[in-house]
Amino acid sequence: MTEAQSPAADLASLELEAASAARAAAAYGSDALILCDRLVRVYAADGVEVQALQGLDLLIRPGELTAIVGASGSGKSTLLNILSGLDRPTAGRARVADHDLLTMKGRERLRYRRETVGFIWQQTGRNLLPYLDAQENIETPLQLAGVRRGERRRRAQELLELLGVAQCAGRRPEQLSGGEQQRVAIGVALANRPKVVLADEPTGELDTASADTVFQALRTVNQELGVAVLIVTHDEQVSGQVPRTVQIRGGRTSSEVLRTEFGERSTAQEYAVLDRGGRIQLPPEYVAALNLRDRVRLGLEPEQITVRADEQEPRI
Ligand SMILES: Nc1ncnc2c1ncn2[C@@H]1O[C@H](COP(=O)(O)OP(=O)(O)OP(=O)(O)O)[C@@H](O)[C@H]1O
Repeated sequence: MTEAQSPAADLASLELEAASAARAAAAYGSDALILCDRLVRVYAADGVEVQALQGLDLLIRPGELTAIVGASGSGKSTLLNILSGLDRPTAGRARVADHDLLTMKGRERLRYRRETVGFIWQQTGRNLLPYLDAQENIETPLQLAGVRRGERRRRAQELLELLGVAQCAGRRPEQLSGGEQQRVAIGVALANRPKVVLADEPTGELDTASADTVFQALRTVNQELGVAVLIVTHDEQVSGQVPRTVQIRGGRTSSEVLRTEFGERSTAQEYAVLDRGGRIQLPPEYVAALNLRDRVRLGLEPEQITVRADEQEPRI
């Protein structure tokens, strides 16, 4: 028989637990550049609710190059729109470089979008102003940030050079190929030295060769400028060449692939993501292979946890 604790002792132990939970929450991702903690985004359209993000956890360190993959409708663009400051989460925590994306308002949001993040859309026509040439397009965000003319010019030329499109400086978007437009768009995104560049299917409208030059440009930017790059992509050529690929399923991060080397000596290891509530998502093919449903039996063994079908459950 256990001895009943006094109410005061109960309260003290509850307070200790609460304090330790608060410390753990504060410590989670404290060294990350991007933190998403149980992020939720619910859209309400015509009285119907769509839960686009359902408690998504994600940490990105400064200078990481990461691909985000997932089926259509899994929540990738929703996540990127939130991280870019265009959209607001419904609940949870989202922080990028000390900016709280839930509470951030007016001026801070504008400064955040101008200086902390750079964004590249899939549609080449959406990234550049059609009546300005490549150089002027890159100078525009610098001008908005109040940078002087000489410095604007120097910065734009330096970026055009780095991205391999110096010869395009005086051409307007319609005089550039799709791949060149996207590389100039990377220049626009980088103009104000952001900490992170977000790219939503940046190679989606391009042929394989142009897609490769755009991806290589993003890689150069990541390596030479140390800026974190997050690319949403369906392109396996891209996701197969980054150190980290995060898979989103049903509005949550479900698995990750980490690669240590590239090319012929490439090694890749796939991991399931264990969220902060101890949940993992089983891959649908595993669930189908064992015909798992409703309830499963878990077993703890010295070095592994097993998941078995519930044999007592009558199957129809
Ligand atoms: N503005 C909106 N209003 C209502 N529902 C929306 C809105 N935007 C997205 N959704 C819904 O939210 C879910 C996630 O959409 P999201 O665009 O983030 O997916 P995705 O993974 O980027 O898909 P895709 O690969 O097709 O671009 C989908 O069910 C989508 O229909």
